[in-house]
Amino acid sequence: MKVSVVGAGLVGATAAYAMTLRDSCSELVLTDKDEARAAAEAQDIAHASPISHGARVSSGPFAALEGSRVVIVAAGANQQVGESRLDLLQKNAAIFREIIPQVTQAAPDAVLLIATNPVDILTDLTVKLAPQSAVMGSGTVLDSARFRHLVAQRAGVDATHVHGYVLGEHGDSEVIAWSTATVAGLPVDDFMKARRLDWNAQIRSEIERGTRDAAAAIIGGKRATYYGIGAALARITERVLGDRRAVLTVSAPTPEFGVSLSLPRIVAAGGVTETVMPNLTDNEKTALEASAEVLRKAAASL
Ligand SMILES: NC(=O)C1=CN([C@@H]2O[C@H](COP(=O)(O)OP(=O)(O)OC[C@H]3O[C@@H](n4cnc5c(N)ncnc54)[C@H](O)[C@@H]3O)[C@@H](O)[C@H]2O)C=CC1
Ligand SMILES: CC(=O)C(=O)O
Repeated sequence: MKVSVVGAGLVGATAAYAMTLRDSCSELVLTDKDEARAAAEAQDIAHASPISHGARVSSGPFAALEGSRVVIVAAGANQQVGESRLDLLQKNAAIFREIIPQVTQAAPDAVLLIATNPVDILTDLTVKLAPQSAVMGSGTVLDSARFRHLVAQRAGVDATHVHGYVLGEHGDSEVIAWSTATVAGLPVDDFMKARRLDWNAQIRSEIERGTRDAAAAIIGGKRATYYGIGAALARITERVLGDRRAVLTVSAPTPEFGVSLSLPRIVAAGGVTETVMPNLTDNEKTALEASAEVLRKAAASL
């Protein structure tokens, strides 16, 4: 149950820390072009292992990835204030062209889990660079969690009892699919009405904005996001390691849209096995197609 993380920056190290606390795997390797940073993060995280019954943690070069069941890729530039995820495309694509061949040489059987932004386009690029590998991006797993959190606050229930998906791009064109959202098994509107809670178009818009603009708001306050994505990466990885057939909105190549984007996918030992297309409203279908178009245009610029 070995997992490796390429890019031991804020996202990579936080994912490794989350996996250590959650006892997600038995061995964890961090690699980074900044070897000193990877070594220091591995040492720091290793000190949590005896307390949390977590993995053996170490750092090393790409060769140390050998035998990994999952390799998380979180290497590359993050957004500065005012930048979009798509603004990172050219520089992070150059990094991927350098690192993905080294990952697949060292760990040819690993499932590759991409976190670096823009995650959908880099998932597509990784599929091209590693045609033999199972590849998925963290996609909108994080956005769906943000959405559930905001609905749960309004509903006054634990967020684990709120379900609902954010689809399409992990980015500004993402689609908040209200038609998939339930609280305690009831459509959100019905739940709010039955409980006589404040609920109207303005509150729904605030939730949409809060979901879509969460990254920008956090980056404005502390320069980067990493706890939410760290937990999301740990969870996706566990679902692969445990062959759990979990339904998660990871990003994967989607022939009908001609690009990688997020839809509910069944995630098991071999990566994505199936896509579960929700019954969307006409407006949601139009928004999803528009989101795919944004991604197709960006992919074409590579
Ligand atoms: N998918 C998602 O939901 C999220 C994605 N991200 C993305 O994750 C990526 C990483 O963000 P942070 O960890 O905050 O950045 P960071 O700057 O803290 O870490 C990036 C790391 O990548 C390493 N790196 C760069 N080039 C490399 C190479 N050629 N080989 C090995 N390592 C290399 C750097 O040395 C650095 O340690 C960014 O693209 C960011 O936008 C961030 C949050 C959420
Ligand atoms: C940075 C980023 O992609 C996020 O927090 O959603």
